[in-house]
Amino acid sequence: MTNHGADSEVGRLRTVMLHRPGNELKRLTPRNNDKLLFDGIPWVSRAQDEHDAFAQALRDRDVEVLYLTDLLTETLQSESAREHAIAGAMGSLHLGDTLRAYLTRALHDQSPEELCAFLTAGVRNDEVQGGHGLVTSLLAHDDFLIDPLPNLLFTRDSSVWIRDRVAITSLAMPARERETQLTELIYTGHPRFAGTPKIHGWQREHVEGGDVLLLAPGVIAVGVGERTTPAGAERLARQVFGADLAHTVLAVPIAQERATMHLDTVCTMVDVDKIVMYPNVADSLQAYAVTVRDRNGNGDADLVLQVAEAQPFLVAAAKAMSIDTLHQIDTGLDPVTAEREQWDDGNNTLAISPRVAVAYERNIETNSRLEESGIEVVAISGSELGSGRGGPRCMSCPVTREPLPRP
Ligand SMILES: NC(=[NH2+])NCCC[C@H](N)C(=O)O
Repeated sequence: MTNHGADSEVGRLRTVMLHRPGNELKRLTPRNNDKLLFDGIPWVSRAQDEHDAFAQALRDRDVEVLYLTDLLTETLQSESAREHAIAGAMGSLHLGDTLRAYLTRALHDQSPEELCAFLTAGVRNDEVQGGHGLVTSLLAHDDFLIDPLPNLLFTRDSSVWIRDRVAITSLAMPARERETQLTELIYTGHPRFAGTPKIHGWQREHVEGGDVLLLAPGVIAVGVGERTTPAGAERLARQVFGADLAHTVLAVPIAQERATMHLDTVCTMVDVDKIVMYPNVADSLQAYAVTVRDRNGNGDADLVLQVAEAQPFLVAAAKAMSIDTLHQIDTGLDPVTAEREQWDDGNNTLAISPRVAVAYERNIETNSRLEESGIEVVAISGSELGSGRGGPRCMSCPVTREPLPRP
């Protein structure tokens, strides 16, 4: 078994899981893009070129790139994985028994590659040949029988490695719910991940990976807002404490709105003690430090949690990380530029190692401040990729990072 896992946001990145945008993006129309959580209609081939350049920039720095669809196709070689996958996709209450039975049979006849394509790009009513009863006749021709998953691009959200465990997350928006059935299949069935212990799960309280920041070994910040719920943050805390994956969880309230859907839209780590942060929230961001007061028994539910009073985020974080200061990279931007660059994911960087971070090239001001602070910026273009509102961090799930040297 390969050693996978991560205990920080900045330890040398060795392996990352990406999703190359595919036919699921071709499903977006001006009528469904809001529901599918895109702000525009991307030019798909250009988005693929941009994504290929992103992957290449990582490979050029000796990062192994795994593609979600390759892992899924390999997983679907197994009959039991295929059954699970098909049953998951057939769970929708849109279908009715006649159509469900027909689709189940039809999907069983597909090769792993084809099945992977249907699971990711979905199936539209007019793609089903012949009349299959009342439901297909009454649904509109462009209704989806299996919804497409355009947000698979954002692999950060659908699973998170914490130390040697992988958390299958529970996504809050209906358009993304099914993504975690796929990540669960991969981590359960793919030989590469055999034996990996899992935590959380898509049936549990909402937690999205974009809200989970591994600030330092043992210290995890969890954004609580539009996506991760307070109960989700508590559940995750219990599990990481129960498995000894962390000693402190910082619950960080963020505004419940699209611009700040995840904690990683306002801040990301770029060094062991440096964070790039949206200046318009820097002064107001607060954190509740959660630790274990008592272990009454063996189960996660037996833990008695200690919740400290809210403190400024940077203060609470530095304390939990046992460092003097968590330096906020002073982006020093005027509020309007800051707001524009935050919207375009300027604060959403992916660290390859301490002080080396991938960022969208368009955020000129934020990037120049990063460079002035000694961070090497690996700039990628994201004019099309960005239409889903996600940057380099959202588009990557670190599978293996080298552990940071312990102080
Ligand atoms: N970690 C992140 N910030 N992910 C961005 C996800 C964007 C995606 N369109 C959504 O709304 O869910």
